[in-house]
Amino acid sequence: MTLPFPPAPYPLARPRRLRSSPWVRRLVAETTLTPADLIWPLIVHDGTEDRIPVPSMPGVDRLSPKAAAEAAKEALALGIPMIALFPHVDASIKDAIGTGATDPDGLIPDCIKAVKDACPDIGVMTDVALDCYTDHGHDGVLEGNRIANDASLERLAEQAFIQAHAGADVVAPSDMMDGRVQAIREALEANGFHDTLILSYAAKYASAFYGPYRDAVGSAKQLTGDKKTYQMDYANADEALKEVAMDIAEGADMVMVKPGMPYLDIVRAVSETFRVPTFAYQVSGEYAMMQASVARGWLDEDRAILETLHGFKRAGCAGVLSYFAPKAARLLGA
Ligand SMILES: NCc1[nH]cc(CCC(=O)O)c1CC(=O)O
Ligand SMILES: [Mg+2]
Repeated sequence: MTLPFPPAPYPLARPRRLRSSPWVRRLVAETTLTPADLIWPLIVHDGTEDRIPVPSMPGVDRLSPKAAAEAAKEALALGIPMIALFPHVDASIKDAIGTGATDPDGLIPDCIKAVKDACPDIGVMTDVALDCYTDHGHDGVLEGNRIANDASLERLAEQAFIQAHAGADVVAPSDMMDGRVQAIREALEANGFHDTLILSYAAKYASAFYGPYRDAVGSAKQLTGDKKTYQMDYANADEALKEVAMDIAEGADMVMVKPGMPYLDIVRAVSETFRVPTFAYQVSGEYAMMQASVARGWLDEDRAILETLHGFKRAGCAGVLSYFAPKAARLLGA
């Protein structure tokens, strides 16, 4: 920030005046956090149990479609506008091309329908990527040892179409193949889904912080190698702007930066440069890291949740995906 004039010197300026009581702090707060800023990611599964705890994400369970519908009702009551669905499917249905991702009667279509039946007024977002359905754990299809970009696009576009057809409001490609937003937009337009929103994981970095999620969706066991040939290098910031520009040009309505807390500089740059709704994902590893400290009594959970989520708003986010969403909404007085 460049100041239009130099600040008055002490004692003319005493910044503490504006902090001297709760009412004045509230009055001059530059940003706000409300339940409307939150997207709640739900891990869903195709097993028989309603809920199965995820060990590396204390407080997060894998949910049956029925339990996901209950969670959606809870979200609506808390003022959370949208949930995001992520699948854990049985290993027996995983194969090289992620056939399960395009099954119109698969887990995610089932969940979308269960949620929409129970709760028509909540936004439903779905993840477009093959990793939860492939026996190698990658987001695209392989040609030899390489993740084949263009062959993956067809699979991803079909997956997005299946999701939109089942009732998804927002499809969110998290795969980082080049050109996937365009491929998805074309497939949606060609099939009459003119109003389906695309929230692109435009600047998604290859990150250690996805570890607990890969446990949660059961892709950790599968994954061979790493995702560095498609997810971004954390050394790069300019490249994020190029990725975002391309995705907007290809038809993304909203963009995302992921992970969250270590990437607030990227959020700031993206939101300032493009002025489109920009989201960030406070991912599983960030959640796990905070919960581990809370469990040891090293962090005050409520304060840490609100402070970290508020940081995303300050950085320029329109909203945040967080596993803390329902807890945060309650803390915000919903
Ligand atoms: N396309 C997969 C996907 N979608 C969301 C997450 C991570 C979410 C989290 O860590 O909470 C990932 C992980 C990955 O790329 O391996
Ligand atoms: Mg891209």
